[in-house]
Amino acid sequence: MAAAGQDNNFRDGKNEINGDFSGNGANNAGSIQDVSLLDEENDMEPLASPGQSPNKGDDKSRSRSRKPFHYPANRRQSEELDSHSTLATYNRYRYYSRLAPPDDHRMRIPDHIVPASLFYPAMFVDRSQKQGSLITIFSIWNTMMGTSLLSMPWALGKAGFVLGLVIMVVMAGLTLYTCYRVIKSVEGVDQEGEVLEFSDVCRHYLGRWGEGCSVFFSLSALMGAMIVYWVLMTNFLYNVVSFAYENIHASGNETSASTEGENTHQILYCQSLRPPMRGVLSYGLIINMYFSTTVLCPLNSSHTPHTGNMSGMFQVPTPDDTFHHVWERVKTVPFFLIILVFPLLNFKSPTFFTKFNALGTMSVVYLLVFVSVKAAQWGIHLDFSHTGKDVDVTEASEYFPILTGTLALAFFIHNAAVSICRNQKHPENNGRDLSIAYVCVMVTYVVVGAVFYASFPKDKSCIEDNLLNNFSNTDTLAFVARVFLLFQMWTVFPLLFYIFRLQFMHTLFGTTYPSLVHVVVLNLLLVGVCVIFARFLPHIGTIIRFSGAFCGLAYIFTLPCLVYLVRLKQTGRLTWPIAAVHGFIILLGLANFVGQFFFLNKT
Ligand SMILES: N[C@@H](Cc1ccc(O)cc1)C(=O)O
Repeated sequence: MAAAGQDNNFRDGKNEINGDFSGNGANNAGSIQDVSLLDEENDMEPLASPGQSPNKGDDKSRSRSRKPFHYPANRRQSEELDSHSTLATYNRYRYYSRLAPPDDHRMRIPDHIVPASLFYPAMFVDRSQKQGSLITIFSIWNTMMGTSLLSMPWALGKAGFVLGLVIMVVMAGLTLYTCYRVIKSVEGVDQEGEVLEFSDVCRHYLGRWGEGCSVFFSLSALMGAMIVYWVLMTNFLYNVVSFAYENIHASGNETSASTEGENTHQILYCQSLRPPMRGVLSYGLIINMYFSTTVLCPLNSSHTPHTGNMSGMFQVPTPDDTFHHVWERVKTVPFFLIILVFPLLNFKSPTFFTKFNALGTMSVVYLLVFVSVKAAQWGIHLDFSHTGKDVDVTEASEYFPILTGTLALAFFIHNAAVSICRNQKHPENNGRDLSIAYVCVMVTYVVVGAVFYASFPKDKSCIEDNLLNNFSNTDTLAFVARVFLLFQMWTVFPLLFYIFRLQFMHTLFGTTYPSLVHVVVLNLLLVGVCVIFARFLPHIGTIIRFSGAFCGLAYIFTLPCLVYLVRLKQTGRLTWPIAAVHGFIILLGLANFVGQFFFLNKT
């Protein structure tokens, strides 16, 4: 699931770079899950594969004429030349070429993407490599599902159960509408066979500042995603290693589990028994832990918001306890993570990691199963009558901007939508397919958010901004989720850095790999920011809602509406009601952003 992605496209006459989130076929961008996308075109490097002679023209014509194999010169020509398959293949070629290190002349379309039917049943993908509606819908769903999934029950709870559900539907509708505007906006710009991104559209209608804005906010979304990833990876790494340590430690002491929470008494009780009773009861305890229904309420324990310390999950360090001093959730683990991640960030091309894209879908499915199993174990705990018979429900709360901020990121796909829909077999269905995908995403969020919230058996305010924090490490399902997500995020992280580097370096230096030193310095800076957050503000809910509201203000609410209004004005079709409605949408985005600051201490 996600991370934020990018679509950016800078051109300065000679150079061109695209961050292309292709939802096509095997690729999906963004999510907690996965990032694919990325395309880079470096004018210094020919796209031609071996055997093709590079264009020998001057620099200017070279940048335009440096087209790979059969790329058509203009749109009309492209139609004449069996345009569908040509352009589709070109898009794929270009996309993968950009994943190559700038000096890798041997880059060619990897085998695994050529026959798309290897990945998708033939009925979904036609011979011209265009994607059917099912693939488009799935790609949008898969790309959009991100880390915000883990925060959904928490965010829903902040708004109140009833109001929260209403807001989820309204935000889905609103973001769907503006995303639709993004896709439609490309149609108004005809650039002779160019592969356009929304940033190009912004430049076309709003000028350089429009393009700059879209690039900046796209990069910001990416930065936010990287921070969330670091916080989550820290969390998972801490829990997994601690669990391993506690288990080894505990088995040395003839206990079979951590000395934590409700299990502590049972473990001590088991230890006090003589065999064979001890064996029988210990076995029962292990079974109990596998199907644990134990729920943590970190807020009610010694949890302190500023450290994000889930001390209820493990032993509190004693003065001679070296492990717990060295291995601390927020004080040391964010730094240990550098050892695990940093070496992977400096590769020229991280294409290898795109092979793990499928893990993204699996992680969403696993979380859905996880929440369903827990809900089935817990049953429904909702007391609307406030009589104290069951767990009290808040129907509506003034903290609802926390949910709207979170949803702004959750429904954020606007910087990838154009790429995903580009290869639609029937572009006229884009609106319908986008709507279906948004409904699917909304249903997924509602299932995770509402089901988890409704079944949560303790005080609803205990729900954590990372729902896995409500489970101890002795909970097998939660443990598996942590290990799985840790690995999956670890494979996505280098891709996020890569996209950021492409766009950032190209903007500053005109090349995407100025030198190893440049790359290492940029990576150090980015990792530094991530570590600072993981150390001092390790709350994914806060990071998600702020980055969602900030980037959403530009990318969801403002730019699509502005572009639309300018387009209507240019064609003489702008009316006051249309201007008022779209102006109102922009105001909503502004209110959403400002609203985040009213609840700074709400984690
Ligand atoms: N929507 C994703 C984040 C994301 C942002 C932009 C994208 O293009 C893709 C994914 C989330 O919920 O975390």
